[in-house]
Amino acid sequence: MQSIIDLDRYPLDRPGTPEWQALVDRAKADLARDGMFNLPGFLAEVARAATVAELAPKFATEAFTHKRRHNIYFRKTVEGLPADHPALREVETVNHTLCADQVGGALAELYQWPAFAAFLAATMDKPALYPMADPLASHNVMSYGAGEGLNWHFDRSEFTVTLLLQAPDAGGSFEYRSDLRSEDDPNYDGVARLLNGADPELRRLDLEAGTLNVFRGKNTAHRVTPVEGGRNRIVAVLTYYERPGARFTSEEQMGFYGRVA
Ligand SMILES: O=C(O)CCC(=O)C(=O)O
Ligand SMILES: [Fe+2]
Repeated sequence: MQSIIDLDRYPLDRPGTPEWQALVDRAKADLARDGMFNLPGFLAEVARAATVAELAPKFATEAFTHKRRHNIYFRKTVEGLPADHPALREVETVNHTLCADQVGGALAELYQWPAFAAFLAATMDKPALYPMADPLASHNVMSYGAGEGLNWHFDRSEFTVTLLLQAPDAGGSFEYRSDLRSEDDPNYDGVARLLNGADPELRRLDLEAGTLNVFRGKNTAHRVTPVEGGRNRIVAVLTYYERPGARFTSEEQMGFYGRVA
């Protein structure tokens, strides 16, 4: 793992040691304050560059172009909401996605490394986290070219873990609105306000390549703004759940990846 992660700076291989605990405590404090934490330089530079190079031909030939109009829920209908409710306003997403069964290499190794899941679980005060059993959704790599972005949505999982593999020249910012809804309150009016561009609590983050970002995506609305310039924004998304065996439905697989597996 030393060749994949900067273990000197981020001692994930030494659980329970004071330096490991200090890192967990810092991540927890950031999560409590900001709904996210960032570990810059997490991915070793050699592994980062090699991963981008390995994936380039796959993006050129076998990636799924995820292009669709959708609402923030990625669902056709929402029970109790009329089809013309402003919370269901549609937005457009375009990016290029490689699924778990196409990725391999350092990212697959990191995804399956038990010490990584154990570290993440500790930062979230959970007894354990497990990789998904979904051959497509468990980890993805997405590439966004000029004019492309991932529009407003809530995630399926409580937390989302991303690793930025390549930063764009400009644009491609991560914008988010923390705690826009809760388990008890869908806050449709607040969702409508955000979609109308009128939410003052919107925040923006521009990450450096190699940064690990963990955020509460289930109730935090977020998007990636359109990339500008010639260099693609490339990001790995690693998804864990509190129970083993998690899978997307066939309909979700079709919508996000254009195939079922
Ligand atoms: O590309 C990113 O930084 C965010 C990705 C994301 O929100 C997702 O995959 O659900
Ligand atoms: Fe997301």
